[in-house]
Amino acid sequence: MEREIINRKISAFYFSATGTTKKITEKLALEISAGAGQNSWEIIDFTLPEARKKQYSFTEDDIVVVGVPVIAGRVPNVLLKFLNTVKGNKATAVAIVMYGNRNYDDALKELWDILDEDGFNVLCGCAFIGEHSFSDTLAMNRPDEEDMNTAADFAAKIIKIINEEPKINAVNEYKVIEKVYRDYYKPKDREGNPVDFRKITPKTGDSCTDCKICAEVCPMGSIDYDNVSTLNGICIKCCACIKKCPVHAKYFDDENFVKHKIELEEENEARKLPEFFLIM
Ligand SMILES: Cc1cc2nc3c(=O)[nH]c(=O)nc-3n(C[C@H](O)[C@H](O)[C@H](O)COP(=O)(O)O)c2cc1C
Repeated sequence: MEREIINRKISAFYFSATGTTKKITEKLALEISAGAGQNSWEIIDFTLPEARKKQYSFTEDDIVVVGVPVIAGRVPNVLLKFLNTVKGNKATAVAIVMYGNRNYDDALKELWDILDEDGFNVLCGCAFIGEHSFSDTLAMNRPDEEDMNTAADFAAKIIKIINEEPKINAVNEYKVIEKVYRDYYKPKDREGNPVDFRKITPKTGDSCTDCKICAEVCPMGSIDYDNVSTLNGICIKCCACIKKCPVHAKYFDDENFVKHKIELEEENEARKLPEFFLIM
């Protein structure tokens, strides 16, 4: 019992442009540490570019709750290089993907495999639902109270597995690794042809007060600090600048983007529920 949960360091390790992944990842870390009788846990937020310049290395004594949002049904591809530099060193990982009530497709499988390759012992995987980045009505205000309660239930399950069945850490031995994922999900235009959103950039309206919040929250560091209406780098459509602008000055007006947002809202109204996976 030398690696009982009570002696282990717990971290929430996440990317979260609009804050939904942050909520669930932190909740799980908090509940796991509370359940283990600890009153401290660590936050490692790698949303901003500066945080992704560091190298993160864990140990066998760590329990790391790793959260990423789903982008086009996959782990955000802009994070792949960074995620591959993380050293798991047999730390226990809880893999969390956060999606906007459409589908997480192969994102959880992909995150599980990445963590596995990093040298983590992936204990379980969870898929949660957060308000869709593109919308303020799709999965509005999620994760909500019900989701937070589910996260607490999942944390209790995780504690039980770690405390009572330590051998479950060997779960990877039984996993068939097949690193084949469906292609990135592609929205369609009016004619049904796939559209590429990569070149679309947010506009800045007249209400902009030049408060710089958008430049400070852009996870790609792409919004020019001196002229916030211009971009110096790529836009991943995470919508942090849109959702965090206090005067709603940022917006997308691309016809296909707006059409896709409306379709997503119309086609995914039914509430999806969080899921928990022990072996994939
Ligand atoms: C470019 C982009 C693509 C997305 N693709 C999907 C998707 O394929 N399926 C889905 O359900 N949600 C998708 N979402 C929604 C996010 O996964 C969801 O809103 C998540 O809660 C955002 O996490 P965050 O608040 O931590 O940024 C996408 C969001 C963005 C920005």
